Amino acid sequence: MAQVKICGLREQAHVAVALDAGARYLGFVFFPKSPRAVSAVQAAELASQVPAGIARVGLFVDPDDALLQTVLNEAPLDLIQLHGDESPQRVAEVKSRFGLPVMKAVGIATPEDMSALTDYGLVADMLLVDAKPAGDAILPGGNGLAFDWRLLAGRHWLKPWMLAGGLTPGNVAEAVRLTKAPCVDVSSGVESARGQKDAGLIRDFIAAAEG
Ligand SMILES: O=C(O)c1ccccc1NCC(=O)[C@H](O)[C@H](O)COP(=O)(O)O
Repeated sequence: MAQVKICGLREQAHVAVALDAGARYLGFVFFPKSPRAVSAVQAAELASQVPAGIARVGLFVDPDDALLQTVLNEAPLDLIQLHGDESPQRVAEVKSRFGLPVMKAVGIATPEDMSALTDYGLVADMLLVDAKPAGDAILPGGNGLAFDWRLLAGRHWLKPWMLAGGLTPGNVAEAVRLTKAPCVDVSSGVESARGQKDAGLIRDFIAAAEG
């Protein structure tokens, strides 16, 4: 049984469905190139119906301090997700400057990518282990792309972590079984079209992840 983060929410109805179905983390994307992007004001509205104990996650890609401050002034966030090329030093800086826990996304494609999990595990509060995007990808995440989950089998984790990348209602149970992930993150796998969340798929995914 794994906890669930639903990422890329843009509509109140889908926030309500995710909460009702048992999601523990809700992700809001602050990356203008994304079809899932929301403004700080939109995120504040979406976050307003989220009860205590459910983490509101702000997803940023190589944000500068001004963007982080602008969003945080408007929208109450519980966790900052850094999904770009932020260095370990930048992760530490964001943590101390904004006083919020930071989850760093690490892209995995081959065994050579695994060392980054150790490097970022030393500074981040949480890791999001995602598929490394193709070289020509417009988005650094949210591409519905999976990686070889066997790379994670038997790994000893020093920090809390989530599994992401190409998860769907149909494969999430197998992914959790292989990796022992305590938490799973999904965006494309609960969409009927790119950027369009689907209530039925959200419910199916959470039910499958919870086993
Ligand atoms: O979702 C986006 O549009 C996005 C844009 C920029 C950086 C990351 C983005 N999404 C990350 C995620 O939604 C998930 O954390 C993860 O990558 C899994 O996505 P998916 O494979 O689509 O389930």
